[in-house]
Amino acid sequence: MGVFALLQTFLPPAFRQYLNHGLALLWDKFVQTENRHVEYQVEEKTGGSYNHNIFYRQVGIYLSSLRSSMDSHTRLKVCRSVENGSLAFSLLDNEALEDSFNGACLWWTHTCMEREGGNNGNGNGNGSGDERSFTLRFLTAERSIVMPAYLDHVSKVAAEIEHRNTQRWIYTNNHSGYWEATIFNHPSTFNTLALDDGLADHIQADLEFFRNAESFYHRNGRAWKRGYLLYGPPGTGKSSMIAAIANHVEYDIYDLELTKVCDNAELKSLMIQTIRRSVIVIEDIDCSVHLSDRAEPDKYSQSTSGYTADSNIESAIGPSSEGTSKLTLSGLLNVTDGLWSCCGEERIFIFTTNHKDRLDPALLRQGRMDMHILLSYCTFPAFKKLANNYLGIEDHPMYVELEDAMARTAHKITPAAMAEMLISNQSDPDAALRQVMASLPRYYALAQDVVASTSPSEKYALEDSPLKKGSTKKDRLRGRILFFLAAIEGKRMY
Ligand SMILES: Nc1ncnc2c1ncn2[C@@H]1O[C@H](COP(=O)(O)OP(=O)(O)OP(=O)(O)O)[C@@H](O)[C@H]1O
Repeated sequence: MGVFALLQTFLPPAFRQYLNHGLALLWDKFVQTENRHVEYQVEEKTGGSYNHNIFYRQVGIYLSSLRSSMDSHTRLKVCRSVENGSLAFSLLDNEALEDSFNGACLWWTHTCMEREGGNNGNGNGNGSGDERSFTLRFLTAERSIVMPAYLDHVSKVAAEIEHRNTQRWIYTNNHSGYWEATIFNHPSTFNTLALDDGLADHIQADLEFFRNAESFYHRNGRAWKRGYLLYGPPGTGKSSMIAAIANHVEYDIYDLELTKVCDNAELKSLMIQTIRRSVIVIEDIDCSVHLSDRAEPDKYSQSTSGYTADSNIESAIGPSSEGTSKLTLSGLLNVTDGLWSCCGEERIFIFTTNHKDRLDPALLRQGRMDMHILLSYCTFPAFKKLANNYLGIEDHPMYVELEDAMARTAHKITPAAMAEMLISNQSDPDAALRQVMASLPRYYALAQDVVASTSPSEKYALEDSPLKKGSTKKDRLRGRILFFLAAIEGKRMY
C-alpha cells in the first residue's frame, strides 16, 4: 500500500492512468472469477470538443457533496467559489471515492489525460485541451440497482445542489446569436413591491401552482410554461416585478433583445440554448416591433390603426436597409407558444409593454399570455406599502386625508415618483407625507378654492374639527379640505 501511495504521488498522471488500468485488468483476470466489474466512463466532452456532457458536471457536483467519503481522503482538490465564497472539495486524478446506494457499492475515479497535440491549457497547441472523465465501477451483479436508479439519483441530487447553491444569472443575447451572462443580484421581491391589495398574493399563488404542476401540464398535453404580460405606464414596476418573479421561483433570466435577432432561425437557436427553469423576458415588446418606425412617425401612426404584425416586425427588426428581415411574429409565437416552445421545460415567458393597445391580438389571445397584469399609478394601498418600506411607518394620522385625496384626484403619480418623494424625506415622515399631499395637484387647487370662499371664523371652526359630529356633509368635506391644506403647508403638527 505504501509503495502504491508513493507511486500515485510521484508518477506522471498519464503513466498512472495506464498503470491503474493494467492493475485493474490483472485483478479482473486472476483474482475475480465470479463477480466481474462493470465500468462506465463519463467523459467531459461528447461527440467533439465543444459538446459538453451535462452528466460529467453533475457527477462532479454529486461527488463533492459526499462529505463523509471525501473526509476519509487525505488528498483532495479544494477551491473556493467566486459566487458564494463557499469551499468545494473534489477528487484528485486517479483517486477512488466509494459510494453506496440501495446496498450496492460503487467506486468513482477521476482521470485527466493529456490529449496528443493538446495545449494543456497553456495557450499553445491546437486548443483541444485535456480529456477528463469519471469512471464508475461496480459489481456486475449490482447492475440492476445502478441502472438507471443510481444514475438518476446522481443527476437529481446534483440538480438540487446546483439549484440551491448556484448564483443566478441574467443572460442577454448578442449580435452573434449567443447569450452573454452576468451575475443576477436584483433585490426586488414581492415584499418590496408596492402593489394593489391582493395582487402580490395572487401572482405568488399562480407561480407556486406553476412550479409544482409538471404532471398537470403533461397530463393535459400542454407545454410546461407560463406567460405573463406586464403592462402599464413607465415607472410602475414592470422590471421590478420581473426581478421579483425570478427571485421568487429562483430561476435564471434570459433578457431577449429582439432588435439583435436577425431571423427566425437565430431566435430558435437562442431558445435552444436556454436552460429549463428560466424566465424569458422581452421588455417593451411594442418598441421592439416598431423600432425602425420610431424614426418614421407617419408610418408608426398608420401601423397602430391596424397592421399585420408580421410585416411590422419584418420592417422593424430587420437587419437590412431593404426591410427584408426574416424575423416574424409567427416565428416569435412559434418559440413562445408553438412546437419550439417545448425545447426546454418549466419556463416563464414575460412580455412587458407601456402600450398594450399597440400589440397584435395574436400575442394577447387567451392561452398565449396566461395573465395580463396591469401595473398602474400609485393607489393608496400601494402608497402605504411604499411608506412602510421607505419610512418604516404602518399608519399615520395624515392617512385619512391622503386616502381621501388620492381617491378623489385622478392623479398620475407612479410608484417610482412616489418612492423618490419618500426617499428624499426618509428621515422625516411628516415632511414626506406633506410632500406627497402637495403633489396631488387637483386636490390642492380645490383646497385653495375652498379657502378663498371660507370666512376666517368658519374656517377656524371647520379646520379645528373636520370630522365634527352633527356638521353637515358639505361642512365635513370643507373641513377635511382645510385640514388637508393645513397639513400640506405644515401648519398642523402630528
Ligand atoms: N410597484 C412598485 N413598487 C416598488 N417600487 C417601485 C414600483 N414601481 C416602481 N418602483 C421603483 O421605481 C423604479 C423604476 O421601476 P421599474 O423600472 O420597475 O418600472 P418600469 O415599469 O419597468 O419602467 P419602464 O417601463 O420605464 O421600464 C424602481 O427602481 C423601483 O424601485
